[in-house]
Amino acid sequence: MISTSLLPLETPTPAHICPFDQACSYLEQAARELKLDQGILATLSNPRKVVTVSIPVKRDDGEVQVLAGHRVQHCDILGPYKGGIRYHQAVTLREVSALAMLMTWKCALLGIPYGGAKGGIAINPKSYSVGELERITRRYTSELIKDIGPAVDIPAPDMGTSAREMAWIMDTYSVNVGHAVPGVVTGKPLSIGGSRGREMATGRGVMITVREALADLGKSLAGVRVAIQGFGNVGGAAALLLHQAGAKVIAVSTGTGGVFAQDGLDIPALQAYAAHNRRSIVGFPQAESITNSELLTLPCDVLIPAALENQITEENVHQVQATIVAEAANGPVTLQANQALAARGVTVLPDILTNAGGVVVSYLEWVQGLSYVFWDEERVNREMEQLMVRAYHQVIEQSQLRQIPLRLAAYTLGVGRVAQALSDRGLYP
Ligand SMILES: NC(=O)C1=CN([C@@H]2O[C@H](COP(=O)(O)OP(=O)(O)OC[C@H]3O[C@@H](n4cnc5c(N)ncnc54)[C@H](OP(=O)(O)O)[C@@H]3O)[C@@H](O)[C@H]2O)C=CC1
Ligand SMILES: O=C(O)CCC(=O)C(=O)O
Repeated sequence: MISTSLLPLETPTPAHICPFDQACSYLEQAARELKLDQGILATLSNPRKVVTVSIPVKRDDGEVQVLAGHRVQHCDILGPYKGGIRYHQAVTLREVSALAMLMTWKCALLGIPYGGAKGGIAINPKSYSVGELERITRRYTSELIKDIGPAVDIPAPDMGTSAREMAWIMDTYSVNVGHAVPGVVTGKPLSIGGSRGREMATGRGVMITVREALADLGKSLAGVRVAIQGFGNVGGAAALLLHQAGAKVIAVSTGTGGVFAQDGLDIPALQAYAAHNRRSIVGFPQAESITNSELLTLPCDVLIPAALENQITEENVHQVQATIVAEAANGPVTLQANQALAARGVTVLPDILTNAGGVVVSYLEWVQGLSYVFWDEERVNREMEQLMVRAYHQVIEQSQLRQIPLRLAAYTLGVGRVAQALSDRGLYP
């Protein structure tokens, strides 16, 4: 664990599952591998800017609540800060800081000209009306008005947010500065300059990464048995695309439980069912009910955690039966679990590679916006696929060259590029 961290330990989270401490540990490993200067390591171990704002919100019943909203800007050496905004009850400053750091390495790994940031508000969005969520989002944006902008920091959706929240941010920002600024966010609706393909992009990137990893093992997606934790933007899109590519998605879960079918679930039917049941999949016909923890230990070829951090831990890692774990979520496998999987020869496709399809299409949205030329979905998907496949092969090459696991390989590429830029900009010898 890094001793130079300036972040407060706001909650008594044990170091082995604190997302920020884990992110720092991976950074340290990469720094050792790259023989990085101690000053560069200390610089990259801390976010450049941490903003916490109070968000007073009048609820529909008249009660006033004050929420804490965070935006953590980790590094802007390669370009504007970039990263999603999360609405989830478990959000903490250290979690947001970890996610911001991951964004820096992810963008560098994918070769897109961004730094890393993340935002979050600790609310369960399901407990708030649409009107309340709009008031929260607009106030959060107003409080951050000087910290965001198309050349400064560009938010996007993450857990609990979507194109709807991005439109509210874009509108609030635009009204504050006096003219329309679509480039202040990505992942926005098509009507205000969003990109085709963004909604499915993260799930598509997951499907592409899994497909490439299987190809390296001499297999294809056809008939492969997949279990997916999380059925939201990422898990839902990955499930559909894998199903369409011929994989058998045998199990899926959400926060309220999961479903399992030995011969594979009918994913379009499951999506229609969830849409009619306030996103719950429990009770889906022709499937057995399973718990979230049962899903993680099912016999399958590919396990895709696509929800929260710290889902595969020291406690359950020995029961994981998949031969590939594809991290669609950010940080779903703890440090210790990661080591245990590696020792058993399980391929872990790291988050900063596997879920990068979202930020890649965010970048393509930004490029389209800057050039005022909008592409069809086929072109967006093609350009995204090229960047994903390139990054995948760079990670494999780096892993073989240095004889290191895929996560460390991905980190050495991402961290190494940022460190090189720091040095080229004259900050370090
Ligand atoms: N959106 C994006 O473009 C990107 C997202 N990611 C990462 O992907 C992950 C998922 O994000 P996203 O799909 O956008 O989020 P969503 O809010 O769209 O969906 C989250 C899903 O996870 C489920 N879930 C929540 N808690 C649990 C739990 N304890 N066990 C099992 N399932 C649970 C939710 O179920 P319920 O509806 O019941 O709450 C829902 O199905 C996050 O780690 C995020 O950081 C990474 C890159 C880009
Ligand atoms: O699309 C983006 O800009 C960021 C997506 C994100 O938050 C992530 O990749 O974790």
